[in-house]
Amino acid sequence: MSRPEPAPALAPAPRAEPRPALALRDVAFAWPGAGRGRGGFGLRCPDFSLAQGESVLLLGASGSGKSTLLSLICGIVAADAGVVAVAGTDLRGLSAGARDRFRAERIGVIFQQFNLLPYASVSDNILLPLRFAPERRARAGEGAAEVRRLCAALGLPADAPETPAGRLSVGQQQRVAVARALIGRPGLIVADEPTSALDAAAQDAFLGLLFGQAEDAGSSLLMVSHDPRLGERFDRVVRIEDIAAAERNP
Ligand SMILES: Nc1ncnc2c1ncn2[C@@H]1O[C@H](COP(=O)(O)OP(=O)(O)OP(=O)(O)O)[C@@H](O)[C@H]1O
Repeated sequence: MSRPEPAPALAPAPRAEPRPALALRDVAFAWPGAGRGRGGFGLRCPDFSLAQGESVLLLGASGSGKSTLLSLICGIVAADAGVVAVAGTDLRGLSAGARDRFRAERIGVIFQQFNLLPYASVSDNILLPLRFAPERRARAGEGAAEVRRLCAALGLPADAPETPAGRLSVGQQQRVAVARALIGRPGLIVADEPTSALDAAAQDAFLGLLFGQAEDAGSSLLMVSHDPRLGERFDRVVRIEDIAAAERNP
C-alpha cells in the first residue's frame, strides 16, 4: 500500500497591514480668496502616512504651510482633490458638520495658543471635547475620575480640576491642553508648535509627559514645529518640503 502523500505546506496567510492612523494621497488644496490680499497659498501632498502608534515631527519654516496641512488633517478645511483619510475614513466625503463630529471623536488637537476657556474650570476644559463625541465619552469612562487621573499623570496640582484655567501658569495651561487632547484616547493626536513658549528644559519635560500619555493611550502623534532640536524623541522627522509642494500665486 502506498503511503499517503504528505499534506502540502500551507503558505503563510498574508498579514493584514494595520490601517494607518493617517493617510494623505494626491491631496491638493488652495485657500479660497486668492487675490484678496493674502496672496493665495496652496499645497499639494502626493503621499504621506502615519502608522498606528507612530510619532512624527513635521518641520518647516514659518509660512511653509504646516498649519494649513494640519487644518486639512483635522478636517477644519476640506481638500480640493485627493484623499485625507483618518483611521480609514476619507474626510473629503464628509460634510463640514460631519467633519467636526469626526474630529471630536477621533482627533485630539493641541493648539499653539492652547485655546482654553479661561473662566471655565480645568475639569470643564478637559471634558469639553466629549460633549460633542458620544463614543469618545464612552471610552473616557467616568469623566471626573479620568480628569483627575490625567491631571495627576501630567503633574498638575491636586486642586487643578476645580481651578479656572486662566489662573494657571502657562506651563500648567499647556498640560491642561494636553489632557483635553488625550481624554477618551483618540487614535490621533495633532499638536501645532505646543512647545514654542518653553525653554529647553521645560520643552523636554513637556514632551516626556506627552509621549508617555500618548503611548499609554495607543495614540499616534503628529507634531509640527520649526525647531529640529525636538526631533530626537520622535520615531520619524519629516520636512514639509519633502512631503508637500507649496504653491503661491501673487
Ligand atoms: N485662513 C486662511 N486663508 C487664506 N490664507 C491662509 C489662511 N491661513 C493660512 N493662510 C496662508 O497659507 C500660507 C501658509 O500658512 P501656514 O499658517 O499654513 O504656515 P505655517 O508653516 O504654519 O506658518 P507658522 O509656522 O508661521 O505658523 C500663508 O501664506 C498664509 O497666509
